[in-house]
Amino acid sequence: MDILNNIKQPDDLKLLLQNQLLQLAEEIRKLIIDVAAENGGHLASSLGVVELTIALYKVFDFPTDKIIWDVGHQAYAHKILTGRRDKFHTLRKKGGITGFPKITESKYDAFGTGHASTSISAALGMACARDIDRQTYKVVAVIGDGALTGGEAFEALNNAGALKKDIVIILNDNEMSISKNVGALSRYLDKIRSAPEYTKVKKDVGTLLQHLPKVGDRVYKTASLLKDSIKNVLVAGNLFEEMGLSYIGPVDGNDMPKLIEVLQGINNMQGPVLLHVITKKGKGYMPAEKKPDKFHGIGRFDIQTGESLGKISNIPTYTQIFSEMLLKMAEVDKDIVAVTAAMPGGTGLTPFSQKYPERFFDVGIAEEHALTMAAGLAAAGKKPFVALYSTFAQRGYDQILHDICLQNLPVTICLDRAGIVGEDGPTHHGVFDYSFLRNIPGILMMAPKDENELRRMMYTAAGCKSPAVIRYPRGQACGVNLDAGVQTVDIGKAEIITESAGDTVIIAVGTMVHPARKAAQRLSDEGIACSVVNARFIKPMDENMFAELGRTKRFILTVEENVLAGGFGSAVLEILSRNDAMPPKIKCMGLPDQFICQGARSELLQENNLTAEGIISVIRENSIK
Ligand SMILES: Cc1ncc(C[n+]2csc(CCOP(=O)(O)OP(=O)(O)O)c2C)c(N)n1
Ligand SMILES: CC(=O)[C@@H](O)[C@H](O)COP(=O)(O)O
Ligand SMILES: [Mg+2]
Repeated sequence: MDILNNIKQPDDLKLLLQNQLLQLAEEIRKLIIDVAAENGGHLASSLGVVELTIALYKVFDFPTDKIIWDVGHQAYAHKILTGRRDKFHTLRKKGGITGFPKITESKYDAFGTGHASTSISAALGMACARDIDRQTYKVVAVIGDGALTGGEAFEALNNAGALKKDIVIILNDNEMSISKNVGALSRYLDKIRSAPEYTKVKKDVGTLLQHLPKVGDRVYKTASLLKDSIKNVLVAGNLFEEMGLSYIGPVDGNDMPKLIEVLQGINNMQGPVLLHVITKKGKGYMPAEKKPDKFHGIGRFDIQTGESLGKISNIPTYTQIFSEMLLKMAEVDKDIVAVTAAMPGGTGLTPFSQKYPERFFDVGIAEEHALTMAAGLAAAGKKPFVALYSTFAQRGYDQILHDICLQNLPVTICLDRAGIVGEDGPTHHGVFDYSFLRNIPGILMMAPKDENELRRMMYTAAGCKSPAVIRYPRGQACGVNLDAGVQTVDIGKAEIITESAGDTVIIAVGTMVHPARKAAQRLSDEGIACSVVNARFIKPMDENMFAELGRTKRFILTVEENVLAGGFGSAVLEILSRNDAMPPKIKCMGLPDQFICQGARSELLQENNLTAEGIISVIRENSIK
C-alpha cells in the first residue's frame, strides 16, 4: 500500500504520475476485496469504478466540486480516498463506516444515497442553487445503467435538458443491474456500444475536447459542431442529444489515462453533459468478473476461491418459502403472474421467471411502474404478485393507494426485507410499512409468525378479490415443519398462542410472535402468567378479540418490528379507545421515532429490546402484582 498510505487527502493524488495512479488503483482494489471478504458488501460495483473514481479525483476539485453517487453502493474507492482509509475495515459494522455515501459522515459525501435513480435530480438541484449563489463549482452525478431505468432519473434528464444548467452526468454502463439489466434503454445502450466506427470517432472527439480552451471560444464551438455532425451521421437521434444534453462516449471506463483526458475536456464544457463510460463489473477480481450478480452484494467470502463463508443452515429463508409457494400456486392458478422491480434474485422470483417467462415481468428499477402495471394486470383479470423490498415500496405509495386500493384491485404486494435488514442500514431498513399502509382504506395487511403462516397468507391473498400486502423479514424463517396441505387464514382473526388466566397479555405481530411466546414460557416459570396472541393482521384487526382483552386483562403489551409511530401498537390503542376498553396498563414495544443505524440484524433487535429478554424485562417491570 505504498501509494495509498501516502494519500492523506484526495488532492495528494493530483501530484501522482500515470504509473503511480495505476498502482494506486491496484492498492485500492486489494483493500476493497480484503474488507468485503471480511465484512461483506457491494463488491462488484465498487471494483468496477476504481479507475473512474481516481480519474474524477484527478480532474475535479472535490469537495468544492460536488459528486453524487447513485445508489452509492459503488462508492468504496471514493470513501478510501477521502480520509476513511484507516476506518475502512469497519465498513458496514455497527458504529463503522457506512456502506453508502452519507452527508454526515464526510464533507466529500455531497448527498446521501441508497435508493436508486436520485443522483441526477440531486445534482440538478445543487446546480440550480450554485447558479442562484453565483458560484462556479462543478456538480457530477455518477449513475449506473441499472439506476438509469428508474423513472426519477428520466424525470431529472427531462428537466436537465430543458434547464441547461452545467452538470456532468457520468453514465456508468456495465450492462448489469443486480441481474442482467433490462428494458429498451438497455437495448439502446447496447446499440451505442456496438457501433465501432462511432466509438472511434467519438473517442477522438473526446481527445480533441481535452485540448480546448474555455467555453465560448471559437474552437470550442467548432468542436461542438463537429461532434453534432458526427452524431447526425452515425447515430441518428441520439436520445440524450435530442433531450438537450451533450453526449460524449462511449469511453472505456477502466482505461484511466483515457478517462482523465476526456474528463479534462468535459471540465471545460458548459451545459448538461452526459459521459457514457463502459466498465467491467467486478473488475480485477476474477470470481466477481465471472459472477457479478453473486458479488453484487455478498456476505463474507474466501478470497482465494470466491466461496461464501456464511453459516450453512437447513432452515429456509422467508424468500425461499415465498418463491416455492408462488410456483406451487401458479401451477394450479394460471391467472397468477409475478412482477419485480430489478430484484428477481433477491425476491426469489428467478425460478418463476424460468418456469413461466410469459407470466413474469422484471420492469427495471421502477417500483412505481411495477405497482401500477400490476394494477393494470389485475384490472384485466390477472392475479399479480408484486415482490418488492419494503424499503423500495416506499416509492410506490400513491400507486398502492390510488391505482390499486382505490379501485379495489386484487394485487398482492409481497414486502420482503421488512423490518431491520442489518448492515445496509437506515436507507434499507423496512420499518415503516405498517405505518404507511394501514391508513389506506380497504387494504388487507398481514405478517406471518413463521414460514407456514407465510404460505397460508399467500394462499389467502390469492383467493381475495381485493388488494393484499404480506410483509416478512430478511433471512431465515423459524424452521417449523410445513403443513402438508395449505389452508387459508380467517381474514381479520387473530390467533391465541398461549392462553392463561393471568392479568397480562402480549399481542405480538409477525416476527415478534416467537420471542413473545418464548418470553411467556420463561415468565411462567417465575410465576408470571401471560397470554400470547398472534395478531396476524395489521388490517383488518381482530377488533372483537382485542376489545375483549382490553376489558378483561389488566396489562396489554403490544410488540412489533416497525416504528411505533403510527404502527401496529397505535392501531391496537385505537381499537381499545374506540371500544372504551382501555385496560389499567398498556405498553407498546417497537422501534423508536428515529432512523435505525447499521449493524447485524440480531444486534439491532437486541439493542431495541425486540427479543424475548427485552419483552421479559418490560413485563417484569410493568406486570401488576
Ligand atoms: C429504488 C431502488 N430499488 C432497488 C434497489 C436495489 N438495487 C441496488 S443496486 C441495484 C442495481 C443498480 O444497477 P446499476 O445502477 O447499473 O449499478 P451497478 O451495480 O451495475 O454498478 C438495485 C436494483 C435500490 N437500491 N433502490
Ligand atoms: C444496494 C442495494 O440496494 C441492494 O444491493 C441491497 O443491498 C440488497 O440487499 P439484500 O442483500 O438484502 O438483497
Ligand atoms: Mg450497472
